[in-house]
Amino acid sequence: MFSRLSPLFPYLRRYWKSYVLGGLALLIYNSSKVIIPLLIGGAVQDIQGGLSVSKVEYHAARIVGVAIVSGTFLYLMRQILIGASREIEFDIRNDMFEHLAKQPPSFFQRHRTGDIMARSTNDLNAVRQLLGPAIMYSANTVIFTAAALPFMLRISPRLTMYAFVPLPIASVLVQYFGARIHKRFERIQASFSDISAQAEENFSGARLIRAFSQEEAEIKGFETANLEYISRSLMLARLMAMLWPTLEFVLGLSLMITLLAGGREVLLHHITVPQFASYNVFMVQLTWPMIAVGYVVNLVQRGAASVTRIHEILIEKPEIDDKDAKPELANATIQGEITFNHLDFAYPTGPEVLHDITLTIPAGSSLAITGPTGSGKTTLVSLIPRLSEAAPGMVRIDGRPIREYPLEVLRHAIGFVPQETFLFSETVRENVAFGVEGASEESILAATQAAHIGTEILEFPKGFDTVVGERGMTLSGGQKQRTAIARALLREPRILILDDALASVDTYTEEQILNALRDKMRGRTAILIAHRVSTARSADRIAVVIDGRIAELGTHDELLDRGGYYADLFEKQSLEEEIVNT
Ligand SMILES: Nc1ncnc2c1ncn2[C@@H]1O[C@H](COP(=O)(O)OP(=O)(O)OP(=O)(O)O)[C@@H](O)[C@H]1O
Repeated sequence: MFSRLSPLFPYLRRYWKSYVLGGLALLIYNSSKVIIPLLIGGAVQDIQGGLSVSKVEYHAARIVGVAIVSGTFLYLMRQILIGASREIEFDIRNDMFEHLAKQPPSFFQRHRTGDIMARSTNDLNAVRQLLGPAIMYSANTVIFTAAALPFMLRISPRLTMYAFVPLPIASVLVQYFGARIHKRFERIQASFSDISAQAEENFSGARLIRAFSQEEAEIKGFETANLEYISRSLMLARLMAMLWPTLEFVLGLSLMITLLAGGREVLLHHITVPQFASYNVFMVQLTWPMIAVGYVVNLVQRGAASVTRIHEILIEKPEIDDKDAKPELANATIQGEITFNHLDFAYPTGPEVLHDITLTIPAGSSLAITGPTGSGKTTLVSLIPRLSEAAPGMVRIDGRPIREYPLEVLRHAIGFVPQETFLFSETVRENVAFGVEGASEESILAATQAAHIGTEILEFPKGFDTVVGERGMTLSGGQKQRTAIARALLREPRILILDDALASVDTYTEEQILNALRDKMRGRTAILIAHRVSTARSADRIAVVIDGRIAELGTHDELLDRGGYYADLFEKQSLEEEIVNT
């Protein structure tokens, strides 16, 4: 168990002062609490000698006084210890987010978003309860029992022996239930991850589900997953429902023994009535700390299950990191020459996708990449910003293996427009200025004009302040693509990569954008993946990728002369254009 909790130790170390301070408050709280039964015993003794209002007032005032001290330190104890657990929760949440933000795209293909969300909410909460209430209640139980026991033994060792007989049974029960709670809780959390993921995918894919009229099927599917979650939760609830009464029964047994055996001790004059009164108050005070043992076991088992689930995410090393980066390149200026050197590439989950690709794209030149769908075009360009990782030395920039550049430097030099455009639920301005701190209004406007979207944005009801995405206006596919191009251009990248980024715009707009790009990208390297010859022909050279190999490479005219895939594509698309125009 201890080793399972070890990922929490660094956090506990960080907040040791709070735990020491909280522990001090806990000590004072329990020390004052332990005085109350003694005061009650004293009061009973005093009153036995004759009852008077002043005596009652005196003893009541003493008990209330101690209760106030005990209450104050109870407040401080909770405030400090629960506060520390909240601070650690804050730190773990930040660490998780930072860790997730550094993971490559492949990580998010392996883990469903809903699962990650469940781990960052439900599991984190279980861990917090382990670090706060569980530590607090268990320390309370230990300290109070340790403080009360000497007094109880002094009153009557025999009575204490009888009263404590049922307690080992409680501990065995707690052990027994604890192991089962742990297993069931793990299964519940896994099931919760499932339904979170299912809900998340349903909301994201809402349009598709409506279009395919799959609402009923999805609702049924969700109901099944939800049913599974509830039935697992009910199994845990049944266990818990058995744990509490069983514990209470054992404690009740102990109280009953105290009354019976204590009464007998009084009758036999082994203990006095005031001592008997004190003893009973001790036993009543012990009830909650003893019950808390069951509660704590439950929290610890849940927390341990959740620590493991969170740790699984935290130990995933980002596959793509800066371990081969050369410090002298921390401020390097990238010129933009890209070389693929006998590049082979396979995704971890599949066969080889790219085979023996050797190609140099000189700095300041443009290359169009075309070829059948699924031939490896996106894969090839995603190796440049290291979204996927090629073997060492197979991809170079300015003659140096890309791994030698710190990721920050490399990616800063690249403007990337992926095939699937993603806009944040923010204003258009924030979307365009993403990743460029302090971008001026003029530069934002210029980038949007170059991407041929500026005028359209100005016509939106709130212009650049229009919120897009989930919380605002829905942009058309072409508008989204052009906003994404503006975002890439604003970075003034040394290398611009457009992955089929003009597919959703008409040929007229395409021409306008290409003209603007030619201007903006003078002296910079540009790679355009395109299925349309009208896009490809604007580049200095064109590469045709078929089945993961470069099948053709040359200028537009050279490839036409060659009479291969590109010439064929040109012929077909020219024919289509003619038909459309007639
Ligand atoms: N993350 C991934 N994991 C495993 N295989 C992948 C992954 N991404 C792509 N592939 C596979 O790699 C091959 C090349 O895909 P890629 O997306 O590079 O093709 P493409 O030429 O860009 O296609 P398109 O023109 O349709 O965009 C395909 O067989 C695809 O199934």
